[in-house]
Amino acid sequence: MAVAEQQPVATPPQTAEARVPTVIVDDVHIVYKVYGAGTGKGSATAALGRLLLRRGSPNVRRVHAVRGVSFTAYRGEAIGIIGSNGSGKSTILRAIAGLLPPESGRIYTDGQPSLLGVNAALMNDLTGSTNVLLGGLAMGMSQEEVRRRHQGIVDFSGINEKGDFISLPMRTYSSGMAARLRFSIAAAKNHDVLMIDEALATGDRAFQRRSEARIRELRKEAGTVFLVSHNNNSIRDTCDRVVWLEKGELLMDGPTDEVIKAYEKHTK
Ligand SMILES: Nc1ncnc2c1ncn2[C@@H]1O[C@H](COP(=O)(O)OP(=O)(O)OP(=O)(O)O)[C@@H](O)[C@H]1O
Repeated sequence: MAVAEQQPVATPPQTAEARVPTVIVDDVHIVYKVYGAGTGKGSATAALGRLLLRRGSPNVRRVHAVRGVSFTAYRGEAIGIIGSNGSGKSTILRAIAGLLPPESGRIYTDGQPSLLGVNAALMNDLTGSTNVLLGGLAMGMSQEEVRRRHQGIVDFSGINEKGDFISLPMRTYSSGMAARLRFSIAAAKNHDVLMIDEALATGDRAFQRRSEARIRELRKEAGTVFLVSHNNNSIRDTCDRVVWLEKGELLMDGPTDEVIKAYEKHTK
Protein backbone atom coordinates (compact mmCIF):
# COMPACT_ATOMS: atom_id res chain seq x y z
CA MET A 1 0.00 0.00 0.00
CA ALA A 2 1.31 3.44 -0.95
CA VAL A 3 0.75 4.94 2.49
CA ALA A 4 2.68 2.18 4.20
CA GLU A 5 5.57 2.53 1.77
CA GLN A 6 5.99 6.17 2.72
CA GLN A 7 6.43 5.34 6.39
CA PRO A 8 10.04 5.83 7.56
CA VAL A 9 11.82 2.56 8.18
CA ALA A 10 12.10 2.04 11.93
CA THR A 11 15.71 1.84 13.10
CA PRO A 12 16.29 -1.19 15.32
CA PRO A 13 17.09 -0.42 18.95
CA GLN A 14 20.82 -0.09 19.70
CA THR A 15 20.91 -3.25 21.76
CA ALA A 16 19.53 -5.37 18.93
CA GLU A 17 22.77 -4.92 16.98
CA ALA A 18 24.89 -6.08 19.89
CA ARG A 19 22.73 -9.15 20.54
CA VAL A 20 24.21 -12.10 18.71
CA PRO A 21 22.09 -15.25 18.87
CA THR A 22 24.02 -18.39 19.86
CA VAL A 23 21.22 -20.93 20.24
CA ILE A 24 17.81 -20.91 18.56
CA VAL A 25 15.31 -23.53 19.68
CA ASP A 26 12.35 -23.50 17.32
CA ASP A 27 9.18 -25.40 18.24
CA VAL A 28 11.11 -28.45 19.38
CA HIS A 29 9.45 -31.74 20.33
CA ILE A 30 11.53 -34.57 21.80
CA VAL A 31 10.19 -38.07 22.18
CA TYR A 32 12.01 -40.95 23.91
CA LYS A 33 11.20 -44.43 22.68
CA VAL A 34 11.34 -46.99 25.46
CA TYR A 35 11.70 -50.53 24.14
CA GLY A 36 10.36 -53.54 26.00
CA ALA A 37 8.23 -51.37 28.27
CA GLY A 38 5.01 -53.32 27.76
CA THR A 39 3.91 -56.55 29.36
CA GLY A 40 4.24 -58.72 26.22
CA LYS A 41 6.72 -61.60 26.01
CA GLY A 42 10.22 -60.51 25.04
CA SER A 43 11.42 -63.85 23.71
CA ALA A 44 13.74 -64.18 20.74
CA THR A 45 11.13 -66.32 18.93
CA ALA A 46 8.55 -63.56 19.30
CA ALA A 47 11.04 -60.99 18.01
CA LEU A 48 11.90 -63.23 15.02
CA GLY A 49 8.18 -63.68 14.33
CA ARG A 50 7.71 -59.92 14.31
CA LEU A 51 10.69 -59.48 11.98
CA LEU A 52 9.34 -62.05 9.55
CA LEU A 53 5.89 -60.51 9.59
CA ARG A 54 7.47 -57.03 9.35
CA ARG A 55 5.59 -55.81 12.37
CA GLY A 56 7.03 -53.34 14.85
CA SER A 57 7.49 -54.27 18.47
CA PRO A 58 4.25 -53.92 20.43
CA ASN A 59 6.27 -52.92 23.47
CA VAL A 60 7.57 -49.53 22.40
CA ARG A 61 6.39 -46.76 24.70
CA ARG A 62 6.79 -43.14 23.68
CA VAL A 63 7.65 -40.50 26.28
CA HIS A 64 6.94 -37.04 24.93
CA ALA A 65 9.52 -35.19 27.07
CA VAL A 66 9.67 -31.77 25.36
CA ARG A 67 6.58 -30.23 23.76
CA GLY A 68 6.88 -27.34 21.34
CA VAL A 69 9.59 -25.38 23.15
CA SER A 70 10.98 -22.22 21.49
CA PHE A 71 13.50 -19.64 22.70
CA THR A 72 16.61 -17.80 21.51
CA ALA A 73 19.77 -17.43 23.60
CA TYR A 74 22.24 -14.62 22.99
CA ARG A 75 25.96 -14.16 23.49
CA GLY A 76 26.84 -13.08 27.02
CA GLU A 77 23.65 -14.44 28.60
CA ALA A 78 23.46 -16.87 31.48
CA ILE A 79 20.13 -18.65 31.34
CA GLY A 80 18.76 -20.72 34.20
CA ILE A 81 16.48 -23.63 33.34
CA ILE A 82 14.08 -24.54 36.11
CA GLY A 83 11.06 -26.79 36.59
CA SER A 84 9.95 -29.73 38.72
CA ASN A 85 11.42 -33.25 38.36
CA GLY A 86 10.88 -34.73 34.92
CA SER A 87 9.87 -31.42 33.32
CA GLY A 88 12.38 -31.83 30.45
CA LYS A 89 15.33 -29.66 31.56
CA SER A 90 18.11 -32.20 30.99
CA THR A 91 16.42 -33.41 27.81
CA ILE A 92 16.45 -29.96 26.19
CA LEU A 93 20.13 -29.48 27.14
CA ARG A 94 21.05 -32.83 25.64
CA ALA A 95 19.22 -31.87 22.46
CA ILE A 96 21.06 -28.52 22.24
CA ALA A 97 24.32 -30.45 22.68
CA GLY A 98 23.31 -32.58 19.69
CA LEU A 99 22.98 -35.78 21.72
CA LEU A 100 19.25 -36.24 21.09
CA PRO A 101 17.54 -35.63 17.74
CA PRO A 102 14.28 -33.65 17.97
CA GLU A 103 11.16 -35.47 16.74
CA SER A 104 10.16 -32.17 15.10
CA GLY A 105 11.26 -28.55 15.19
CA ARG A 106 14.80 -27.23 14.80
CA ILE A 107 17.78 -26.28 16.90
CA TYR A 108 20.40 -23.90 15.49
CA THR A 109 23.66 -23.28 17.35
CA ASP A 110 26.57 -20.96 16.73
CA GLY A 111 29.77 -22.67 17.82
CA GLN A 112 30.10 -26.00 19.56
CA PRO A 113 27.91 -26.38 22.63
CA SER A 114 29.53 -28.31 25.50
CA LEU A 115 27.37 -30.16 27.97
CA LEU A 116 28.85 -30.47 31.41
CA GLY A 117 26.60 -32.96 33.12
CA VAL A 118 26.99 -34.72 36.40
CA ASN A 119 27.45 -37.83 34.29
CA ALA A 120 30.21 -36.44 32.08
CA ALA A 121 32.59 -39.31 31.53
CA LEU A 122 35.79 -39.34 33.51
CA MET A 123 37.69 -42.58 34.08
CA ASN A 124 37.13 -43.94 37.54
CA ASP A 125 40.26 -46.08 37.66
CA LEU A 126 42.57 -43.25 36.64
CA THR A 127 43.86 -40.60 39.01
CA GLY A 128 42.34 -37.14 39.19
CA SER A 129 45.55 -35.81 37.64
CA THR A 130 45.33 -38.11 34.60
CA ASN A 131 41.67 -37.19 34.20
CA VAL A 132 42.61 -33.51 34.13
CA LEU A 133 45.04 -34.31 31.30
CA LEU A 134 42.56 -36.48 29.35
CA GLY A 135 39.66 -34.08 29.91
CA GLY A 136 41.77 -31.13 28.73
CA LEU A 137 42.90 -33.00 25.61
CA ALA A 138 39.31 -34.11 24.92
CA MET A 139 38.27 -30.45 24.97
CA GLY A 140 40.89 -29.64 22.35
CA MET A 141 43.69 -28.20 24.52
CA SER A 142 47.31 -29.02 23.61
CA GLN A 143 49.42 -31.10 26.06
CA GLU A 144 51.44 -27.99 26.79
CA GLU A 145 48.29 -25.97 27.55
CA VAL A 146 46.89 -28.66 29.86
CA ARG A 147 50.23 -28.84 31.68
CA ARG A 148 50.22 -25.08 32.14
CA ARG A 149 46.67 -25.05 33.47
CA HIS A 150 46.92 -28.24 35.54
CA GLN A 151 47.65 -26.59 38.89
CA GLY A 152 44.99 -23.94 38.32
CA ILE A 153 42.37 -26.63 37.63
CA VAL A 154 43.36 -28.62 40.74
CA ASP A 155 43.30 -25.48 42.91
CA PHE A 156 39.93 -24.45 41.52
CA SER A 157 38.43 -27.87 42.27
CA GLY A 158 39.62 -27.75 45.88
CA ILE A 159 40.27 -31.53 45.63
CA ASN A 160 43.59 -31.23 47.42
CA GLU A 161 42.29 -29.18 50.34
CA LYS A 162 42.20 -32.25 52.57
CA GLY A 163 45.32 -34.07 51.37
CA ASP A 164 46.82 -35.19 48.11
CA PHE A 165 43.66 -36.67 46.55
CA ILE A 166 44.47 -35.60 42.99
CA SER A 167 47.02 -38.44 42.74
CA LEU A 168 44.43 -41.03 43.83
CA PRO A 169 42.01 -42.84 41.47
CA MET A 170 38.69 -41.06 40.93
CA ARG A 171 36.81 -44.01 42.44
CA THR A 172 38.10 -42.91 45.84
CA TYR A 173 36.32 -39.53 45.47
CA SER A 174 32.94 -38.66 46.91
CA SER A 175 30.30 -37.77 44.31
CA GLY A 176 30.70 -34.10 45.26
CA MET A 177 34.47 -34.22 44.73
CA ALA A 178 34.05 -35.88 41.33
CA ALA A 179 31.46 -33.29 40.25
CA ARG A 180 33.79 -30.47 41.34
CA LEU A 181 36.67 -31.88 39.32
CA ARG A 182 34.44 -32.25 36.25
CA PHE A 183 33.30 -28.65 36.54
CA SER A 184 36.86 -27.42 37.05
CA ILE A 185 38.16 -29.23 33.95
CA ALA A 186 35.32 -27.97 31.77
CA ALA A 187 35.45 -24.41 33.09
CA ALA A 188 39.18 -24.14 32.32
CA LYS A 189 38.32 -23.61 28.68
CA ASN A 190 36.36 -20.77 27.14
CA HIS A 191 33.18 -22.16 25.63
CA ASP A 192 30.91 -20.72 22.96
CA VAL A 193 27.96 -22.35 24.70
CA LEU A 194 28.47 -24.07 28.05
CA MET A 195 25.62 -26.07 29.55
CA ILE A 196 25.85 -27.07 33.17
CA ASP A 197 23.47 -29.65 34.57
CA GLU A 198 23.24 -29.47 38.35
CA ALA A 199 27.03 -29.51 38.80
CA LEU A 200 26.94 -26.66 41.27
CA ALA A 201 24.53 -28.41 43.59
CA THR A 202 27.20 -30.80 44.83
CA GLY A 203 29.92 -28.35 45.85
CA ASP A 204 30.20 -26.57 49.20
CA ARG A 205 29.48 -22.84 49.48
CA ALA A 206 33.10 -21.78 48.78
CA PHE A 207 33.22 -23.91 45.62
CA GLN A 208 29.83 -22.61 44.52
CA ARG A 209 31.09 -19.04 44.84
CA ARG A 210 34.20 -19.84 42.76
CA SER A 211 32.01 -21.51 40.12
CA GLU A 212 29.59 -18.61 39.99
CA ALA A 213 32.50 -16.19 39.51
CA ARG A 214 33.88 -18.38 36.72
CA ILE A 215 30.47 -18.48 35.02
CA ARG A 216 30.38 -14.68 35.10
CA GLU A 217 33.85 -14.63 33.48
CA LEU A 218 32.76 -17.06 30.77
CA ARG A 219 29.85 -14.77 29.97
CA LYS A 220 32.14 -11.76 29.70
CA GLU A 221 34.28 -13.72 27.26
CA ALA A 222 31.21 -13.69 25.02
CA GLY A 223 29.97 -17.17 25.77
CA THR A 224 26.45 -18.29 26.62
CA VAL A 225 25.90 -20.34 29.76
CA PHE A 226 22.88 -22.53 30.54
CA LEU A 227 22.47 -23.71 34.10
CA VAL A 228 20.00 -26.39 35.14
CA SER A 229 19.48 -26.35 38.87
CA HIS A 230 16.98 -26.98 41.63
CA ASN A 231 18.81 -24.43 43.75
CA ASN A 232 17.02 -21.12 43.19
CA ASN A 233 19.80 -19.20 44.96
CA SER A 234 22.41 -20.55 42.55
CA ILE A 235 20.18 -19.47 39.67
CA ARG A 236 19.59 -16.03 41.22
CA ASP A 237 23.33 -15.48 41.77
CA THR A 238 24.36 -16.58 38.30
CA CYS A 239 21.61 -16.00 35.75
CA ASP A 240 19.92 -12.90 34.41
CA ARG A 241 17.27 -14.83 32.54
CA VAL A 242 15.29 -17.95 33.38
CA VAL A 243 13.34 -20.44 31.28
CA TRP A 244 10.72 -22.41 33.24
CA LEU A 245 9.67 -25.78 31.86
CA GLU A 246 6.79 -27.84 33.19
CA LYS A 247 5.66 -31.20 31.75
CA GLY A 248 7.83 -30.52 28.72
CA GLU A 249 6.23 -27.16 27.94
CA LEU A 250 7.72 -23.70 28.29
CA LEU A 251 5.67 -21.97 30.99
CA MET A 252 7.66 -18.76 31.31
CA ASP A 253 10.79 -17.09 29.90
CA GLY A 254 11.98 -13.79 31.38
CA PRO A 255 14.08 -11.92 33.93
CA THR A 256 15.32 -14.15 36.78
CA ASP A 257 13.44 -12.43 39.61
CA GLU A 258 10.08 -12.49 37.85
CA VAL A 259 10.28 -16.12 36.80
CA ILE A 260 11.64 -17.44 40.12
CA LYS A 261 8.97 -15.52 42.02
CA ALA A 262 6.24 -17.12 39.89
CA TYR A 263 7.89 -20.54 40.23
CA GLU A 264 8.14 -20.29 44.01
CA LYS A 265 4.48 -19.28 44.18
CA HIS A 266 3.60 -22.28 42.01
CA THR A 267 5.60 -24.77 44.08
CA LYS A 268 4.40 -23.60 47.49
N1 LIG B 1 16.40 -42.12 28.55
C1 LIG B 1 15.11 -41.89 28.74
N2 LIG B 1 14.19 -42.75 28.26
C2 LIG B 1 12.88 -42.54 28.41
N3 LIG B 1 12.36 -41.49 29.05
C3 LIG B 1 13.20 -40.59 29.56
C4 LIG B 1 14.63 -40.74 29.43
N4 LIG B 1 15.22 -39.69 30.04
C5 LIG B 1 14.22 -38.91 30.52
N5 LIG B 1 13.02 -39.45 30.23
C6 LIG B 1 11.70 -38.88 30.58
O1 LIG B 1 11.63 -37.60 29.97
C7 LIG B 1 10.97 -36.68 30.84
C8 LIG B 1 11.90 -35.49 31.09
O2 LIG B 1 13.06 -35.94 31.79
P1 LIG B 1 14.30 -34.97 32.11
O3 LIG B 1 15.37 -35.82 32.67
O4 LIG B 1 14.59 -34.14 30.92
O5 LIG B 1 13.67 -34.06 33.24
P2 LIG B 1 14.38 -33.01 34.22
O6 LIG B 1 13.52 -31.79 34.20
O7 LIG B 1 15.80 -32.84 33.86
O8 LIG B 1 14.22 -33.75 35.62
P3 LIG B 1 15.06 -33.67 37.00
O9 LIG B 1 14.80 -32.33 37.59
O10 LIG B 1 14.44 -34.76 37.82
O11 LIG B 1 16.50 -33.93 36.67
C9 LIG B 1 10.60 -37.47 32.08
O12 LIG B 1 9.27 -37.87 31.96
C10 LIG B 1 11.52 -38.67 32.05
O13 LIG B 1 10.89 -39.79 32.63
